Amino acid sequence: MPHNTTPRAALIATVRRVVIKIGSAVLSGDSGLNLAQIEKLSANLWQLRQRGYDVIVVSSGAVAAGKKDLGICGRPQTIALKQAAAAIGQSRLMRFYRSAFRSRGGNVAQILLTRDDLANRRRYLNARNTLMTLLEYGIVPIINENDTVVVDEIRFGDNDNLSSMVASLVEANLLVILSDVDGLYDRDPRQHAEARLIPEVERISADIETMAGNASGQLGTGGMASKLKAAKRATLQGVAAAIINGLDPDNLLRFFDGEDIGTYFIPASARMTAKKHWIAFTKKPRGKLFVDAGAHRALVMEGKSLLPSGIRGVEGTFERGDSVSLYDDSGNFFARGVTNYTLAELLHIMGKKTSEIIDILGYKYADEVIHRDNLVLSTADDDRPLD
Ligand SMILES: Nc1ncnc2c1ncn2[C@@H]1O[C@H](COP(=O)(O)OP(=O)(O)O)[C@@H](O)[C@H]1O
Ligand SMILES: N[C@@H](CCC(=O)OP(=O)(O)O)C(=O)O
Repeated sequence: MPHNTTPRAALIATVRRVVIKIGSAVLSGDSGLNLAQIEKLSANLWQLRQRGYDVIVVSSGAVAAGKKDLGICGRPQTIALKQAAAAIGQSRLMRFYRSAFRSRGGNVAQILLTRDDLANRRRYLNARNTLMTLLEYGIVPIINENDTVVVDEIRFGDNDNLSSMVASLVEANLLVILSDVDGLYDRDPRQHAEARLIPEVERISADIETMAGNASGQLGTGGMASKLKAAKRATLQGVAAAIINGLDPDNLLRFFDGEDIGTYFIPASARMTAKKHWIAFTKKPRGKLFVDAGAHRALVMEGKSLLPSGIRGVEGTFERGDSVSLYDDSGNFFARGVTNYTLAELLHIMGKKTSEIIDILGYKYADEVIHRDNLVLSTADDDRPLD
């Protein structure tokens, strides 16, 4: 363990549970899976497990592993071909992980998820329980999107996104994204030879986001933009994140040994600001807001504020500035926040567009009913911290 006191060294010393996302670009070449690479990565993942970390892997590579059997070089061009390639490749991918772990006395489990699985609270809790049980038994879960069944509405879209949701599902302290690039550069290093690596990011601002552009590599899906989104989602929830180059699998151990490689994203300070802490623990809620699925997703998955259009019902006796509890459309509590509008006002504007507030009330305090800064999400497993 390092004895310096940089933020990353201090964090790594406290990490217990880590989600490690491995991109297709790390696991495969043009002709399919790179078996030597899986072998080396598995050895290092197992070593981290041996050091006492709970290790959860999100691995891409199913499409790359299966496309050869369909006679495809390069990227499969249609969704149907991608799904067929994934159906062939996923079991191959798992076979290689399994034999690499087994040869070292370890074991792995496959978990395939769709976004629906995590949007539905019962399935979310079930997935969580399964993952926790596997970790208890020292087994390394290897997660991928369930590519063969997903349609657009239930896709995570890319595994960067999936890995950030898994990090919050299992309450990890750290999300490590392994890609084919040394970390976040100030511009795309494939296009600009003078691009410079950014070693540490305190806050993922709009300026940082524009560095990522939109393009992905030959093999990957989301590019740097989706990695930044994943890092943002993680750090906002208090989970540290890092992007490092997995083409050299030993980088993983170097990172855990405290070497300053890759880009490190500092988690939002101490999980909660004092204000949010107050909303969560001190201010007594005076009412309840029931929101629809779209609003729930916007608040939980996208870090947005609550607008009137997503509110389906209200209860209680509250004034502007009071704390209210938020419930999803199955009646599950999921957040608490400070409302900009009274109960009487909300009865008029709920379900309506922001642009209609002035017409309905004759005035407007704010576009949002609860601003993001005044909202605290419940933890995944239960409502204890807030209720
Ligand atoms: N600012 C940037 N810094 C680093 N990489 C960038 C940046 N902008 C674009 N990229 C590209 O993003 C690619 C990684 O994303 P992707 O191809 O989706 O990989 P993966 O398979 O690991 O998900 C890199 O190969 C890199 O060329
Ligand atoms: N689920 C897909 C990978 C999707 C994906 O996000 O790929 P990548 O950008 O390489 O992490 C597969 O296993 O091929």
